[in-house]
Amino acid sequence: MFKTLVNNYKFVTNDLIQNRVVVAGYTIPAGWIVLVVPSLLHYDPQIYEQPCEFNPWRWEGKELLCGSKTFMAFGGGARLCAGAEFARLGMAIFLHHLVTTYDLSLIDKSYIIRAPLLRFSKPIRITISENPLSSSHQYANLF
Ligand code: HEM
Repeated sequence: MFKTLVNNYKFVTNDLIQNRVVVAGYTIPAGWIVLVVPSLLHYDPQIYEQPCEFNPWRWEGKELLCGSKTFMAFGGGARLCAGAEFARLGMAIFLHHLVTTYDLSLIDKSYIIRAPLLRFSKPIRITISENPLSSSHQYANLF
């Protein structure tokens, strides 16, 4: 074990002298910024089946705990988001009211571009109308 560490140390030292470091076969030149892009992980079809499809049930029964290597929306490790549970609750309440109170429809199509962050080919425009069957709409009519 000690020998391995010493060998690795020498290996890294030699690479640093040459202004680079090699990690898992990837050469990272000195001065480069290394970023984690969690959205790429969440849109990896090897981890999530048809990742671009809206499918809230994909999360059912999954452990979305801190430190997971397949779910990093709230970061991980020592810098894990302190408001993760609060944010999840807020989003669940917001989304519930959004989709049960309103009808949303796309005005025109757009597709996802990964470069490497996610963005759309053109701005997303949607029409929002109140769903007449929603319970909040019925309550509104009482007053
Ligand atoms: C959808 C909503 C949110 C997302 C996606 C999110 C995401 C994240 C991520 C990825 C980090 C880690 C940053 C890093 O690695 O340096 C983080 C940290 C943090 N978040 Fe959030 N966050 C959200 C909402 C919130 C809310 C509502 C609060 C507070 C009420 C909050 C408080 C914090 C704090 C205090 C940290 C720093 C933790 C530390 O460094 O020890 N976040 N968040």
